[in-house]
Amino acid sequence: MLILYNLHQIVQIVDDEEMECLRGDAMNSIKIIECENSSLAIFCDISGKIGALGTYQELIKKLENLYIDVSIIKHVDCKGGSVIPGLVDGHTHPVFAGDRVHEFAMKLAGATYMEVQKAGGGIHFTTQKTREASEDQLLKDFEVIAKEMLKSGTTLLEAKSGYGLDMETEIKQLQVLQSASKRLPLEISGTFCGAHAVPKGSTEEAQTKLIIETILPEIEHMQKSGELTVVENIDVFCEKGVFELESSQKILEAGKNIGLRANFHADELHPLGGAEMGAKIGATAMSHLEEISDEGLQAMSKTGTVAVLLPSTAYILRLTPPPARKMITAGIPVALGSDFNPNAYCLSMPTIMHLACVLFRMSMPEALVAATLNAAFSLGRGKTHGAIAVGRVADMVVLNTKKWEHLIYRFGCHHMVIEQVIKGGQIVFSK
Ligand SMILES: N=CN[C@@H](CCC(=O)O)C(=O)O
Ligand SMILES: [Zn+2]
Repeated sequence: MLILYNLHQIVQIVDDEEMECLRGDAMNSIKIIECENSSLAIFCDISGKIGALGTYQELIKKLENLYIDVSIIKHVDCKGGSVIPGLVDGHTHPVFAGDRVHEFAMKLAGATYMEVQKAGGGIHFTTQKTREASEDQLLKDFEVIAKEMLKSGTTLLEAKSGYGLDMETEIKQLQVLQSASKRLPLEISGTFCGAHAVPKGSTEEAQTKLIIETILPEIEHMQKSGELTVVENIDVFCEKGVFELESSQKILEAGKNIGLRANFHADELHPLGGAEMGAKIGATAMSHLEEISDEGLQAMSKTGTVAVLLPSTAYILRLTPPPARKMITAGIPVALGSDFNPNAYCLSMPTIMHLACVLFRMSMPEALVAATLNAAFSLGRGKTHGAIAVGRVADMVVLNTKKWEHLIYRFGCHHMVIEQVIKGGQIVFSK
């Protein structure tokens, strides 16, 4: 049990357990409680959920009425700061070996993402390194990243495989996520992304067949036996010259048939019609969408599929920004992800929110909703995570500023602002 006290602002986002995402204008009217004498407090109960919030005095009365001995509860003095929900990163590729710093130089010199990949670099380079690495080494490397993510305020993470492309290495990556989710306080929603690229020496058809007939059945078997409970989503890099619409749809549907949520890369580099196809098959979420068509926008707004936008990638690859404003106006739930991977080496969701504001013209409240409640919704957790409300999981980030907006405003300086990170009612980072 834990009590946060001396809070100036509690940024709840929403104040109930029912609202699972915010759309349109509602993304700008987030619920914030403020108190001039900074006497606000939050109680995290024994099950790691938000038990109560309000002024400290109100809280104490409530707890005494429940015969809870307040003196034995750990108190955290927030010194007049603010608190926001734990950040949710809706899209990452965090399990890999090696780096691609040399490719950054090539891209700065003018090479495009697909040119690097066609020359054997990009995902192929990382796949080779990841195949060669041991599971232990991958786990050690991922733990370093995961700890940095927690320090940056991320408490729930979508994390993909996709640098194995063969059965052995894909399962190895998923097992790393499985072990990490047991060892670390970072909550992980794992994604099988065996269709991240067509492996060297194979074809789109052969890789599609391998995924549907061999790897997915193995994942299903390991899920049923309890060995791979971390896998919740299926992903495909649905892109011209990689996995076209037909194979992408087949793979996503096969994943859905074993209970995975379709959550995939769509319309990043070409307007392929991925958004239309995803809406048609009932995808939960689609990422990137820089090249989405107006028809795709309409289709997504009808089905309520989440658009997971990735500002660091658009920035690094100098892509046309996705039409975030049109998406919000059309009522599409917009979420954010860091897309942390060897091409876009940024894991800080505060930085991602800043980029979303400047590059995609989102407001600060919209960016925060996208990096909390709406990202949680894209991972099937819209009713339990992503907001500070009684009954929800107590995932929170304590800031040392009266106004929460400092976390976005101070570009690249989130470490100056974040004091504590709380996951399930436990302090998992303290400055
Ligand atoms: N576009 C496909 N996949 C990743 C990049 C992965 C990589 O380049 O290693 C993305 O979302 O940006
Ligand atoms: Zn990605």
